Order: sequence, then structure tokens, then C-alpha cells
Amino acid sequence: MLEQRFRWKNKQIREQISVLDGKASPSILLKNARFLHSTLREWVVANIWILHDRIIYVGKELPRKLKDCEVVDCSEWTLVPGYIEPHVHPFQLYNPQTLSRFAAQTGTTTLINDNLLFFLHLNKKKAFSLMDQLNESPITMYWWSRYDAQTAMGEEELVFTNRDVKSWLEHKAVVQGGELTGWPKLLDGDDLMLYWIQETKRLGKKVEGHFPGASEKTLAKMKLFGVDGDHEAMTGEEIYERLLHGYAVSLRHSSIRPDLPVLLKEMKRMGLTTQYDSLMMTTDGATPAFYKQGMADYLIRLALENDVPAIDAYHMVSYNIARHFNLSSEHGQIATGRVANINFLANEHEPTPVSVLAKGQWVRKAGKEVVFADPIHWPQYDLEPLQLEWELERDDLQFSMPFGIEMVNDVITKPYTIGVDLAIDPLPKGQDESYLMLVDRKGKWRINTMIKGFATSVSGFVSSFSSTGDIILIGKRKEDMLLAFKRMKEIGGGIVLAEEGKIIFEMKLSLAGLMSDLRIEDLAQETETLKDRLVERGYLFTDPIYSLLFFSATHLPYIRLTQSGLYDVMNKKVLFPTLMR
Ligand SMILES: Nc1ncnc2[nH]cnc12
Repeated sequence: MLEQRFRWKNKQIREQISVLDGKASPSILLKNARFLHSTLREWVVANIWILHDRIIYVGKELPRKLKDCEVVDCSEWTLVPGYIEPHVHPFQLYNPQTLSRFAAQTGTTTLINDNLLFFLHLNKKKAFSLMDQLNESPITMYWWSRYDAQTAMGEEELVFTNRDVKSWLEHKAVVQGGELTGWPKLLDGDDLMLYWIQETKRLGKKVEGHFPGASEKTLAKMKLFGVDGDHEAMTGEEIYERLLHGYAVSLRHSSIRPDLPVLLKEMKRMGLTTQYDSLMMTTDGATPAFYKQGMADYLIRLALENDVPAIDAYHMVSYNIARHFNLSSEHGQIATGRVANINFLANEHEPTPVSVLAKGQWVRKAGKEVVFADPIHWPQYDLEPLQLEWELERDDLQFSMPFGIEMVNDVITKPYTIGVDLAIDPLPKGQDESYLMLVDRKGKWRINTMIKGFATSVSGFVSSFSSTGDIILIGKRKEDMLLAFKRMKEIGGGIVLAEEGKIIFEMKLSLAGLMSDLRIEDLAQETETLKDRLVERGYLFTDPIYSLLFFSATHLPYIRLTQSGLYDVMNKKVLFPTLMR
């Protein structure tokens, strides 16, 4: 479905004009406002007239009529455009609505979101109507459309059909294709993927890469294929290479890659201090506790601390992003005709807003949340508590594979030769090998191996949160693994930790066992408790949620547990297929 019309209808535009003609009143007048004018690239003082969701005038004039108009004296504030998050994975335990509510409180009122979970788990019609409902709130939700599942799926071609990918790409709320995690397939000659990229460009939309550690030649080839941006630079040199090939670069600061200060310091060292126009900043789907520091407001703070000029720091989360996505006639600046997304700051050194307007509605006022969203009736979109119609049996927990998966960090893995006697149950505590199993959400297949380096004394750990929605089990004691599974099933999906016959932690994920409906603040607390429980039991890394999410992710090296079986990423080969149950 291509957008058939401009955002505002003729009648609405006529009303806007009649306010300028003095025949009707604006709904909000921001008087004496000092604000960042992004086209002029300077701080300007003017009056801003808003009618409903649109800025209809910016300048020295005042409206003739003020009937029912809220007049706000802005002389003590500094106004900046509502922040935009260009790369959101809105399903890191939170859901798109809980995340956007929280984001708005920190001034991020436009989010550009990953469609992967909706694409894999919802039918297209329901996904599209959920996207429409989400956009009825004051927060603007755009999306990107994947070309691949970033895992080895049984029948990926039946899921990523030409028809479905094209209708996603054509959707009016979809502003880019990608992120291109499947680029090795593209290099290997996948012309369907290349066709989708061409379609994306034909529609005037962007393509986002996913190129961690890519060589210069790969970056050049990806540019030839049509990729516009990448968010995976981890050093100043990698930023430079991407800029050299003309990419828009998103500087990332996320829970697994909190890189922004280092990136900015390296850019300074390399003299890359006049290229900010080609840069954006993102938190790349950080897990809930990370957002306690804020979102784009926190990124601006880090940029200011690292001597980025204030206007550039704000532009990297607003104007630059709107321009990159061809959205600048509606978003990214405070100017006539734009959507009324405005943050009110004490001053430009303090990027966390005191008040926030989104689509011309207060979502935060004088430091307090203004509740705005209508509750979503999730079952209407098939996002209900998980109902597993099958049992896990003791017989399923047989482990005999000669090698397993060793964790190098939170998300990178490599194969290792199993050293422990697999006939023993429970496995000895104090050493870092545990049973690992992935079971089909529908109970049809399973794959059992071992994991080294996850923990030293986790007894039974089960999660329905995974990138494909299949169930992950880890543990040293089979009885506790079965108990944790049983409890996960009883609570309708979630993450459960069992020990010595007792449940010692549980997190309910009532939206299909994948997402929570808790507020981010509460979810952050639960996630921290989970991490504490795991760290007490020998988890060595920083982000167990990402460990769970990426066990099956074939866009990361070297060995993965997928729906097809144990998978060698570099050789694109299934080493051991899944077993039917
Ligand atoms: N590729 C990806 N898929 C899902 N979540 C992510 N978070 C960061 N990168 C991601």
C-alpha cells in the first residue's frame, strides 16, 4: 500500500491557512521561544504557532485570534526538535508501546523500528493494523522491513516471500529496507535479495547495512548494491571507512556495545570533527536497564561531554536523521509545516526535557508524565500469553554431541570439544559447562548440545524469549530444567530460573512469550534481578538478554543453535540437524 496522499488533508490545510489569515485560532502558542532552528543552524527567538499536530508558523508575528488557545510563555526555556531514534529493536523484553511511552518521557518522540518480530510472528494484516494503532498515539512509529531472518530457518523462503517483503516495503510507515544481516547471501549471488534492495530504492526508501568488521572491499561492494547507512562501526577508522564510501553512519551506544564515548574520542584524534552532518546516534535496541540513563537525551549528553558542538549533538538525533530518511518536510526541526514534536529544555546543556510536545500534545509537562496511550488489546493482534500444547519429557534431555558452543563474550560463540562426562546429572558445579537445548515452540523438534562459559552453577534456566520464539533451556540439573520449563509454560511464557526444586526467579512475558507489558522502569528492575541471579551463579558477561536473543543469530560468528540445527556460520553449514521429537 503506497501512501496516496499528503499527511494533512485539504480541509486541514485550509484550517491551517485560516489561522494565518487571522480567521481562526491556533491550539497552542509558544511565545518568546528560544529554539534551535536547524536550517539556519542557529538559536533563534520567535513565536511558534501550533494547530493540532502541526507547526503552522514560526516568526515574529502573533496570531490575531486566541480563542481556546493555550499560550505558553517560553522565555525561560530552550526548545529543540523532538528526538528521533533511527535504529530501534522494539522487542528487547519491552514492546513497541511500552518502549515508546518511556522514550517520550526522555524526549524521543519518533522511533524507526525493526519489523522482525512482527514479520516472523504476526500475520501481515494484523501487523499492519497494529502499526496503525501504535501510530494513533502522539508518538510517531516508522519501521524497517527485513530481507532475511538472521538465522537458519527451516523454510525461510516460505516466510520471506516476495509478496510479503514487497508489501512491507511499500507500506507507508516503512522507511527503509534491512538491516542487511544476510549480506553474505547477497554477495553469494542471491538476486531476490538484490531485487528487494532495488525495489526499496525505487520506492525512495533507504537501505540499512549490518557490517561489523567488514573489509573496505565489502563496504564498497555493499555501496554498489545500494546500501545507504550502517550502524556497526566500532572504531574511528571504521567510521572513516564508512564515510569514505559515502555511508550515513549511526554511532552506537547500546547495552552490548556502549561505544559512543570511544567513537567520539577516536574521531577527535583523527580530526573527524566536521563530518557530523553525515552522522546519527542510536541505542540500537538496548535492554531495559540500560535506558535508566535515558535514550537520545543520554546520547546528546555524551556527545556534549566529548566536545561535540551543541547544534551538531542535537542534529545527530533529529535533523540529520530526518534528512537521511527523506522525512525532513515533516520531522527533525522546529519550522513551519513540521509535525509539532518539541522538547522544552532548561538550557541546551541539559538535553533531558522538562516538557515534551508530541504531535502537538503534551506527553510530559513541567517534569511530570502526561498519560496518553490507549491500552492496546494485544489478543486482537494474536499477542496473547503463550499456550504450549505439548510437554517436555525427561527423555528429551539426552545429551551426546561431541562438541558444543563456547561463549567468547555476550554474543560471540565458537565451537569447543566437550570435556565433561555427559552421563552425569547433575553436572558438577564450579566448572563452566552446562546442558543447552533449543526446542521448537510447537514441540516438533529439538537440538541438544552443551554450552561452555554461560555459567558455573545455573541449575535450570528456561526462556521463551529468543529471536525465533523457540524455547531455550540451559542448566546443570535436568530436574531443575524440567521444573523451569513447566513454570515457564504455566505463566504463559517468560524467563524462569529453578534451583534445587524451587523457582528462584520468573519474568512473565505475556505477549506471546516474547515481550512484557510491564513499564520499562519495572522491567528494568526485573532484568537487573535476573542478571544478579545469573552473575551469582557464574554468568560472566554483561547482557544475558542478548545472549538469549543471539544464540540463534547467524549474523554473528561462529556457531549457532538454529531451527535447522547446530550451525557453522562461516561455512553456512548445518553441522547437526535438529531431531524430531
Ligand atoms: N540485529 C539485531 N536483531 C535484533 N535485535 C538486535 N539488537 C541489536 N542488533 C539486533
